[in-house]
Amino acid sequence: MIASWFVSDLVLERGSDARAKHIIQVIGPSSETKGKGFVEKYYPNSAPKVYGSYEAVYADPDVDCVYTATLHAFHHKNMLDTIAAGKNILCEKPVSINAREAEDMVKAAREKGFFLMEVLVDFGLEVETASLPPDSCLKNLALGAGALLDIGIYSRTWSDILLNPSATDTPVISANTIPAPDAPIDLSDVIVMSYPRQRAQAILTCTLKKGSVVVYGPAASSPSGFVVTTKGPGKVWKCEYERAGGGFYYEADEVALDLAEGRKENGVMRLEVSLRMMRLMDEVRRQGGVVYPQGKA
Ligand SMILES: NC(=O)C1=CN([C@@H]2O[C@H](COP(=O)(O)OP(=O)(O)OC[C@H]3O[C@@H](n4cnc5c(N)ncnc54)[C@H](OP(=O)(O)O)[C@@H]3O)[C@@H](O)[C@H]2O)C=CC1
Ligand SMILES: O=C1OC[C@@H](O)[C@H](O)[C@H]1O
Repeated sequence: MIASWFVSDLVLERGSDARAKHIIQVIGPSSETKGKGFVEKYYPNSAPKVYGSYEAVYADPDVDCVYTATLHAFHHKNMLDTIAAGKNILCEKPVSINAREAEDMVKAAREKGFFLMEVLVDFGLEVETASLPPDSCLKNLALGAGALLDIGIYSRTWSDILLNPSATDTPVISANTIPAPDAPIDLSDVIVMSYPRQRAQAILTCTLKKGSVVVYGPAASSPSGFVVTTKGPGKVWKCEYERAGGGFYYEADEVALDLAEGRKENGVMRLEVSLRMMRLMDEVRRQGGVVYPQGKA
């Protein structure tokens, strides 16, 4: 799903404010038929090379950077294979299932000198788990299902970047998890992240069932408006504006500029941020009692 939105955004006609031009050299899902169908639907009138395996993408000398949008249960293997093959990576959130996997990936990228960045662009989705089949990636534990990894990562990451920009403080976390009635996953989490030194706290919620927005629009990365509300009657400010696309080009721009300037990490979405988030989410799940198969070894 998300890969199609990413590609649609990259091929948008953009104005003079575009900071980079992106070329989709190859498309490489798990089968060539799937790849051809994808190009026909989302990248028509173009002729990228289409492969029928991830390995073929990694091996292509024309590829500078691999965008990976497999389910997060597969990111660990996919990233390690990509790095071993000598490619840079832009990876969909969450970077992995847990901090141990994220540490492996960051270690491999750093040791081999490749760029790795996790991407967070949020599109809302309301899910009723009862209506999903047991093998759905939003319900199946082995596929990394659960509210925290699916949607909770956004508010967690944004508030940590905002309240702890130098990433020097480890927040004190207290969390509460409501399990889904029909699957061993977290349906809803409420998390308080306290930064005692900063005297700041973020109170965050995530749920597969319902959510609330303050910034609104087609995507958090390209909001069409926002409402600012402060305490007291009548203290509401509303602002609306227009912008093309879903904002995916911002992540691609970052990668292109970083690569062009020889950086191995992005300055905002640092690998340390991805690692911190995986560790924080491990702790939240430890408190909430959700254990993925990858965490049992
Ligand atoms: N940034 C954002 O806003 C969003 C990010 N995401 C993240 O992106 C990732 C992909 O999400 P989404 O696009 O919804 O996922 P999809 O369900 O569309 O699956 C993506 C790809 O993962 C592979 N895959 C799916 N199911 C299986 C399976 N059972 N076994 C092996 N491979 C499988 C397939 O790859 P192939 O085609 O090669 O066979 C599939 O095309 C997730 O990690 C998710 O958290 C998701 C939505 C929004
Ligand atoms: O990352 C995501 O963002 C929005 C949700 O709708 C989606 O399920 C999730 O994977």
